[in-house]
Order: sequence, then C-alpha cells, then structure tokens
Amino acid sequence: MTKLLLRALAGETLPVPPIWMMRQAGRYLPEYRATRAQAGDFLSLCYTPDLAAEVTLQPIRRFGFDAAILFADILLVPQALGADLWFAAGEGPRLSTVTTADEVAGLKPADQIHDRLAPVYETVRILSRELPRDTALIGFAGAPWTVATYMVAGRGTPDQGPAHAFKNEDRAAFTALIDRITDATIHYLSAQIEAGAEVVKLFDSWAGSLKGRDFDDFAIAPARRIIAALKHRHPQVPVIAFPREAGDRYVGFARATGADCVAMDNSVSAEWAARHVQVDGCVQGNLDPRHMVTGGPDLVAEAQRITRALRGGPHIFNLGHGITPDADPENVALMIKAVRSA
Ligand SMILES: Cc1c2[nH]c(c1CCC(=O)O)Cc1[nH]c(c(CCC(=O)O)c1C)Cc1[nH]c(c(CCC(=O)O)c1C)Cc1[nH]c(c(C)c1CCC(=O)O)C2
Repeated sequence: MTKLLLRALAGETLPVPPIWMMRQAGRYLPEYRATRAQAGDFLSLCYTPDLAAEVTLQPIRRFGFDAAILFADILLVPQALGADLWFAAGEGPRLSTVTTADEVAGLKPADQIHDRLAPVYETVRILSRELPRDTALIGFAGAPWTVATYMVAGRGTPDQGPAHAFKNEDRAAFTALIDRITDATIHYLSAQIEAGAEVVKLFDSWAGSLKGRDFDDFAIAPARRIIAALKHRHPQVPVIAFPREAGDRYVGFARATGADCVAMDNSVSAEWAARHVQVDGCVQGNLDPRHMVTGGPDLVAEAQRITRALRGGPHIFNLGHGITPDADPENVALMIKAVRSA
C-alpha cells in the first residue's frame, strides 16, 4: 500500500501527512471556471463524465495533492430520489420540498437512483484510469441529516429551521425521510466503490445544529448504518466522516459510527483534537479556509502548527471547510510547502 492517504487511513503515523482540500476543484481556479463555462452550468458539469473528470484532475495537475475527490454534489441524491433541483445563478441550490409523510412516501425507492446517477459512476471509472498512481480517489455523499435539511427547506438555510420543524412535528415521518436517504446513500456509495473509489467520505455539514438525542438519532445512527453496510460489502474501503461543527461530539464519533477517520472543522484546536479525537484513530483537518485568501506568514504558521500538533498519530491535512472562490491559488502552493516542511 503505497498511497499516503490509504496509509494514514489504515492508522499509520507518517512523518509528512497526506494533503488534499475540500472543494479543491472549484471557482478559485481559472481552469475550473473555463471548463464550467464549456459545460454551460454546474449540473451539466456534474453529469458530463469527461468534464467532471477533467475538473477533478485540474488541482492534481496543478498542486500534486495526495488525493482527488470525485467532482459531483451531495444534492444529486435528492434529485435521483425524485426532487427537482436547480442552481439559481449566484444564489446556490434550489429544490422542490418534502415536508409531509405522504411526500416522503412518494419519493423513489432507494435502489432506483442508478439511472440518474450513472454518469457519476462513469466519472469515477475515468478517474480510476487517469489519476497518477500515487493519488487516491475519494468518492462521497452527503450524510442523511444534511441532505434532509436541503430537501425539507428546498434551499440552504442558516439554522436548518425547516428540517428541525419537520423533525419536531412528525418525528416518524422525518425518520422515514432519513431512512430513505440512508438507504439511497448505501446504494450510491457502493456503486462509486464498485466503479473505483478507494475511500468514501460522508459530508454532514449541518451536524452541529443537532443536539443530544437528535445528534444520536440523526447524525450517529445513519452514519453507523451506512458504514456498517459498506464495510459488509467492501471491508477494505475506508470511510471518512465529517460531522461539521460537532464540537465535543467529535469525541468518540469514530468509535460510535465505525468511521476510519473523523474530519474536523476549524472551530476545534488541533491540540485538543490530538488529545481527544486522534486517540481513536486517523483525523483530518483543520486549517481555517480564510488563510487561503489572506496567505502570508500567518498561513505558514497555522499550517505548521496543525501539522506538528497532529504529528503523533495518523493525520490527513485539510481545511476545516471548503476553499472559497476568492482564494488565491498561490496560497495553496504555499500551504502545501509549509505542511511538507513542518
Ligand atoms: C452542503 C454541500 C453541497 N455540496 C457539498 C456539500 C457538503 C460540503 C460543504 O459543506 O460544503 C459537497 C460538494 N460540492 C462539490 C463537491 C466536489 C468535490 C470537491 O472539490 O470538494 C463536494 C464534495 C462541488 C460544488 N458544489 C457547488 C459548487 C460551486 C458551483 C459552481 O461552480 O458555481 C461546487 C464546486 C455548489 C453547491 N453545492 C451545495 C451548495 C450549498 C452549493 C452552493 C454554494 C457554493 O456555491 O459554494 C451543496
């Protein structure tokens, strides 16, 4: 096993951590903007395998990251379950909403998503042929709670209010929605693995708004069920879980869900994570993405502080959230140099 990312995920403590970045294929890169213009719009880019593979490869060519992440979006699963999905220019995603037990029941069966998602599997197949031999290929899906927040509200929301309201008014119907997404996610990630994904990641971007029993029921339980099903079918494929802004609930998350690695946002310190989270295995994170805009000595100091704090155990260097469109590509190169020379 030579790929650095797979070694870290297997629990190896490495002198230099593998590096990749959330949203590494994105609008901060001029070559991404050119390919997206060629595709016409964001969803056409996701569903055109040659172009989706091309934007996945762009940051690998430019920066030599240790991993490539499939170019797609977490909202393709709701679309495959029957929701309408579109991206309003400059406004982010819009979906038709699911707010009643009948509407949940009317979603497509979880195993009938593959017609719609077949182009994504084709992108994975192209990538597994074309990636450099040292670069690991990461597949992904949204975690059920985060996907549900968009399906219920029909858009991104600052506090996930509509999903909380549905959960609080009709817990059984809301649980049926979570279960349907959970089953679809198992089918989707299995198909990505069968097409060539070597690692999969679950993005629970809004996990931080779940507290107490809700965190157990809607962040931990679905992740545990997805990971158990994937491990049953593909025991060798590691899973990264990202319960963003989970705070003290990062502690024990890997043990509770069976994840091989917990990815952390930048609201927790690397020193704290070394003591409380890395004791259970590999961690990923957690540079503040703003440093990719501001750069300079602060970026270098922060990247090296995180690298050193997590050097005593398995670690994958990453940002605490996605790189933003206003980031400077020069700062990405500077970050990589800082981590590799820490
Ligand atoms: C919540 C969420 C979404 N999508 C995703 C999440 C979870 C991670 C997170 O919290 O950011 C995950 C995602 N989205 C995208 C990827 C591709 C792989 C990567 O490079 O990380 C991944 C892993 C491409 C994308 N997904 C999107 C873009 C920008 C679209 C564009 O090119 O205009 C990209 C590159 C669009 C998107 N997609 C989504 C939103 C809210 C938006 C609009 C916000 C924005 O514009 O950044 C839903």
